[in-house]
Amino acid sequence: MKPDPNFTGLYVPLVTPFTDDLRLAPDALAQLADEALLAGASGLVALGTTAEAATLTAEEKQTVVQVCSAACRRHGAPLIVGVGTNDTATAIESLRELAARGDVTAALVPTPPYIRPGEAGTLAHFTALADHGGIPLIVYDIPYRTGQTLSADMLAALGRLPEVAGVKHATGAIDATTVELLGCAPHGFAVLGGDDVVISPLLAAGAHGGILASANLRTADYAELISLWRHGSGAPARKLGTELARFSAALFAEPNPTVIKGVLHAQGRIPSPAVRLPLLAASTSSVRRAAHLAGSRIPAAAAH
Ligand SMILES: O=C(O)C1=N[C@H](C(=O)O)C[C@H](O)C1
Repeated sequence: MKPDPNFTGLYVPLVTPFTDDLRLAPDALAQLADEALLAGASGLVALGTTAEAATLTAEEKQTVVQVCSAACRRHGAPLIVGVGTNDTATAIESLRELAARGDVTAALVPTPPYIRPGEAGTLAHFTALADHGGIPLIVYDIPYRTGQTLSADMLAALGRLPEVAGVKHATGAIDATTVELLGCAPHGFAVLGGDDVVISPLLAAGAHGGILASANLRTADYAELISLWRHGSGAPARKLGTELARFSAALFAEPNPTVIKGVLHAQGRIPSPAVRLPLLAASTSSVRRAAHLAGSRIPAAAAH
């Protein structure tokens, strides 16, 4: 039998800070990692969607994992690393490399994007990763990015695989599948919310925590929201949840993580709001609006 879910609380999928000329800014990343863990995050996620992982070179990915791992070690926190590929053999190779490092707690793995292998193919994919990857897995269920939906029965089947420690639930809805998933989650299987705007109702329904890009900002508030729901404090949780839903909506007004990077830059926490193509930097108006809700004042010159 699996232990109780190891993954509860807030996991922050960190942005990857760049310089204006789009070079990696590892010092800024180290600072963000420390700040997130000091502000109450349970752990970090490196190389998530929010990290623009698809645009990073192999060497840059190594540096990002190294920096996040060092921060997690300093704070005694778990590190989750994103592994996104639609080729099972390549995914196994990447997982084995992560496992060999010895400092990564789990891998966050989406259902194979673009291929749409069907549920049976998806189960076969994760069975192979569980058998040969050598590291705990968190299934990333995000059909609007991958094209593959998963039923509650399939999620339960995935959850019964010995290496599968949880799911990041980001289906864009809290629906019958969600209710079934939360009601029948296999023992030791964590359900972590990944749709920032609806994290509060998902926690109310019993989710164990969240992997939330929005928590690159107002980290302590998102950690508090999770803690309030997990301790049954419904009234203050609902109030904070409503406020944070408005904030997350402002952060997701343009493709993630463009607005988040704009606000972090406006706050002086990263050297540039720059993102790599095909993303384009967020508009001034979106950054201003989100920065206002983040509680930061932006000098006119900083938002562009
Ligand atoms: O990188 C992540 O992890 C997340 N990415 C999602 C997305 O960009 O779709 C949003 C979620 O908050 C976490």
